[in-house]
Amino acid sequence: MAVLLEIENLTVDYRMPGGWLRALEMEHLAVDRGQVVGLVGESGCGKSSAGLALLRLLPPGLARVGGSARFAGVDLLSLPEAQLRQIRGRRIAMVFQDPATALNPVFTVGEQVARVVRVHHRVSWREAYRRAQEVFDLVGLPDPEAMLRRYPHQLSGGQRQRVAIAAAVACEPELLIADEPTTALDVTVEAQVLELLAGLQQRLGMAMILISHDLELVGRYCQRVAVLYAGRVVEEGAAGALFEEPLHPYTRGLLASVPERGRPLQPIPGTVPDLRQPPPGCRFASRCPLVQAECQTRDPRLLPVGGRRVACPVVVEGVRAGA
Ligand SMILES: Nc1ncnc2c1ncn2[C@@H]1O[C@H](COP(=O)(O)OP(=O)(O)OP(=O)(O)O)[C@@H](O)[C@H]1O
Repeated sequence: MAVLLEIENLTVDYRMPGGWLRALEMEHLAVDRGQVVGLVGESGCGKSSAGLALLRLLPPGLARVGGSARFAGVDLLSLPEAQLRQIRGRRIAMVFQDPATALNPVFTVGEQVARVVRVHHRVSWREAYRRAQEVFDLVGLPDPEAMLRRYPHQLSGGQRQRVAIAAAVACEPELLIADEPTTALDVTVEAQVLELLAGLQQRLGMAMILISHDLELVGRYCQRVAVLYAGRVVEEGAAGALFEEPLHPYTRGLLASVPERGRPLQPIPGTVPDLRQPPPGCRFASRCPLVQAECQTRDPRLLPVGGRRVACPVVVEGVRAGA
């Protein structure tokens, strides 16, 4: 399948008193056309930073982004702002965690979606409203025509997220970045919104990066998964194989900590290292059941093994020796 997005050495640093904090260091990640890729990890591991960096939505004075992210052949990170604006919202769109903050309270939702359409297409307001109504219907909002005239506060949380999704898909993007799209919603609405996203993804043939801390959810909707730990990808590969036989000790720990029926939760002992002072070797070393002396000093790179990439030489050597 054709590669749509290829990230290489993506770094995100935030300005802190006395220096910069490196929140993300993503060696490599590729997304094929029409593919759903999950970015998964605990809170603070850099998932949102990755999504925001791709669309250059981080404030320039407070955040610094490095590396490259080639989208359909052009590097999003070095593209002039005017050209990036042609891509952002039209060819790549993003859905955020909290629909309440994504929508402007003083405009009707119809106007907000119509405005998105008009930014990218030379159409009349009438035509843009017609498109807004069409996408409201597509995202399953009741009475789309009347919905156009509503304000965000007149909608439920789930309806607001549907409006945000409508705005994101109005221009039929090739890539949708969904950053914890259901975290702010109740569980019953969560399932509906995810089904909606999955349905739209298939119907529109768009690729999707689904950012989530919820492994179960990522396993259900994604074809590939990248597991992040303390700002780095520790394992990346096809979702089925990765969930069936996780290789990196962190992925194993994460999966073991997901409670199954009748099995108690097994938390991973220890805590994530402080990114202001990351340890010199592997960032998972202090919590790792397989730790060896070299792990404390050797910074692990992602190594290919069995169709996957894993940032743990101990595991990789073991798998290769057993193969
Ligand atoms: N504006 C900022 N200034 C300084 N540090 C920041 C800033 N934004 C994020 N960070 C730090 O960068 C790291 C990664 O944050 P990020 O929000 O990308 O993680 P996340 O995995 O998306 O977390 P969550 O699931 O809680 O949103 C965290 O350690 C966070 O404290």
